[in-house]
Amino acid sequence: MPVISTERLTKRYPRVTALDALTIDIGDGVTGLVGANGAGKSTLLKILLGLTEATSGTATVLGHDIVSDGLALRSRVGYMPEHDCLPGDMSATELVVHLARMSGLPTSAARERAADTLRHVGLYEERYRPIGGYSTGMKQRVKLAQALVHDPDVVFLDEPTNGLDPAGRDEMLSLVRRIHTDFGISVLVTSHLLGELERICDGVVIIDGGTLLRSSTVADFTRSSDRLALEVLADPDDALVALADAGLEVVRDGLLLLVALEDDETYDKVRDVVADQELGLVRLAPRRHHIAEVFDEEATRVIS
Ligand SMILES: Nc1ncnc2c1ncn2[C@@H]1O[C@H](COP(=O)(O)OP(=O)(O)OP(=O)(O)O)[C@@H](O)[C@H]1O
Repeated sequence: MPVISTERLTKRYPRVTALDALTIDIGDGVTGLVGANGAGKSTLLKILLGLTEATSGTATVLGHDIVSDGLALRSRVGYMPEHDCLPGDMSATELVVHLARMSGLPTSAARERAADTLRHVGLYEERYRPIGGYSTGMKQRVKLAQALVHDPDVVFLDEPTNGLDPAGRDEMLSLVRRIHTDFGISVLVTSHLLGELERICDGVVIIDGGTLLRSSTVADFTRSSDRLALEVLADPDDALVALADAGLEVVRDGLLLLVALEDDETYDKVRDVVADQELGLVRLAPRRHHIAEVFDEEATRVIS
């Protein structure tokens, strides 16, 4: 059973269609929901949580219908909203304990879970200080902790790396990955940066203007465009001709030659050409595309 399933989900505002007949299935693991600002990512999360109503279409989360079964659904989901929404005069501990109790945990269990969760997200002594004095990174961690405190089966994280510096981003991304690897919780995480999600996601869903552009595993995304990077002592242009004559698809990228990797035989073919033509092998290694490059190529194809 998919963790999230939508069927022609549509949301129209008076001036804009935020989601346009979106049909997707999202499975277990960490899934990235990617799209430019305004693509409809936050709107999708809010509809799935029952915070805003869809204009038409249906959806389920963990098998619960978003309209008729909203209470049961929300008890199993954690949500980290995008924008700053934390009370500045409360401490992280007070807030997370309060929200744990609102989720139905008895006081002592709520205290224990809040302490564990805040430690897990990397807030220690600071957790007793008012949130108003926290850095952006610390506030993001509080938002993450409150999404996890009731031990949900799935969490929705809306732009968790927003406003963080590169080191803060890396730490947050590692934390997001560990939500699944350490606790088995499914994660749907949004970002407008495709590149940052490939490191931590099992699957990626790309939306644009409220419609689905592509949905696949990260491995499929990159495998389809694997290349071998070849460096030789000979002139790269001469090597390019020799490789092309042998029936290989090859392009030059500076000093490197990028050979399309059809199957394992491609390695043998390249080796034979390099040896026969005495090109002088310096390096031969797979060069896996980043999903951002794959996406750029697809966008170029669509436009051209
Ligand atoms: N309450 C609202 N009233 C009117 N239009 C809205 C409302 N909420 C969102 N929109 C519009 O719907 C579209 C999708 O917005 P949404 O916030 O879902 O995008 P997003 O992909 O999450 O982008 P961002 O990262 O900037 O939040 C945008 O054009 C936005 O202006």
